[in-house]
Amino acid sequence: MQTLLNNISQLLQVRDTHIDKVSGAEMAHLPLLENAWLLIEHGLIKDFGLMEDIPDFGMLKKIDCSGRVVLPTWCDSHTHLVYAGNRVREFVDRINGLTYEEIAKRGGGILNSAKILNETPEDDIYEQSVLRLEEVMRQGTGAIEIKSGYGLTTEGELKMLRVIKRLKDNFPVAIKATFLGAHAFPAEFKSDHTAYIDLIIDEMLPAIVKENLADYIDAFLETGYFSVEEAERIMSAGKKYGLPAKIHVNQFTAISGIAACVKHGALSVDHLEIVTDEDIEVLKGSETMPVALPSCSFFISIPYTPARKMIAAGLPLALATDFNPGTTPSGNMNLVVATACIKMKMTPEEAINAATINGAYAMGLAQTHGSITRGKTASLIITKPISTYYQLPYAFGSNLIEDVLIQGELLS
Ligand SMILES: N=CN[C@@H](CCC(=O)O)C(=O)O
Ligand SMILES: [Zn+2]
Repeated sequence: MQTLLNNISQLLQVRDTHIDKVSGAEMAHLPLLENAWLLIEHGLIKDFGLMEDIPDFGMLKKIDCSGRVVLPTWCDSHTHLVYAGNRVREFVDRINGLTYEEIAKRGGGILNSAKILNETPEDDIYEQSVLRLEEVMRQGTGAIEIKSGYGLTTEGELKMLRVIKRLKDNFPVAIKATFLGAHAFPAEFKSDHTAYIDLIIDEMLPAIVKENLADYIDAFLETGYFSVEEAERIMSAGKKYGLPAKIHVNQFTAISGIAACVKHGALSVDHLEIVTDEDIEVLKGSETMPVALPSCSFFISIPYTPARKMIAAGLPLALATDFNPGTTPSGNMNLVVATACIKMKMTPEEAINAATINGAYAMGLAQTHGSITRGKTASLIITKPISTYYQLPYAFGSNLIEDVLIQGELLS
């Protein structure tokens, strides 16, 4: 029932009180203990301190963390981990010069994944998704949000959300489910957007809520996808059913979508590759978490979220993977943290804050995840022997994780 981690060279993200997020200049501060111990009891963080003051715990299971860094598991607040098949052909098409938008116009992109998903049995989708979830757990993810959005039919969306529910029931990681029926307009609704949004609101949402399958609602608010007004209808409908919004916005264009999300009390606004001064102004003082997805920028060669400008304006920032078959076929949060440091010029402290406590906030899990705090879930990363946590983003292609504990249990 009790496990002691001792001789920890650096214990990161140690917070005495339950803070829910860090913003602006606070993001540069990553509280840590050197030469520390941490006690786990019943899957929770019971206590921690310095080795020089360690109480006599007597006989209990011990893990020697000499030379190792221990930190909370990554909190990946934006993924599309449940999908069927892959889009490797579009990857090669992009290498040969087509853009994401051009591929989508030819019927590829999201509609391509929707076609495959609707043709694939639920059990197959589950098995494919299990492999991805197991992989990201080994890569240190202990809490994750997963979206629907490749069904685009009532049955397809329910199928995806049921798969997410099965993952929740069968795995110890914390999972939040987001309904993303408003991901793209199916071909048959291309010239009748209102009819598709009516279908989402009048048929999909009630069915999803009846089975209690979603925690949040999402829409792809973007030129050529869902307009500000259309996304506002979705957010309002979600609110009626008690589903706060987490919105894809400002990936390619800035069309005042962020202001609409803040007005609707969105929990997060995600992507933000294109950010205007007006967008930054509306986020100031709001409770909405901006979420950057740098491995998406990397994979499809679009701009990176202007982290320095946003942090200088006092905003918080979270980092997530966007794991999906089209724009980011990777759920590796270590790579996200490294890319944020290398390409967005976030410091390691800022990037780790963004990938832990702020990520937890962006999926409503800040009370239980994202920091080393007494009473929080003992989901922890133990690194291989390293000299400092700076090595995590520095050695961007190496796997520096030795062990992962989820709710106090070592992954096998
Ligand atoms: N941009 C919208 N949705 C996904 C990509 C979906 C896809 O291409 O399959 C994203 O977040 O990047
Ligand atoms: Zn996404």
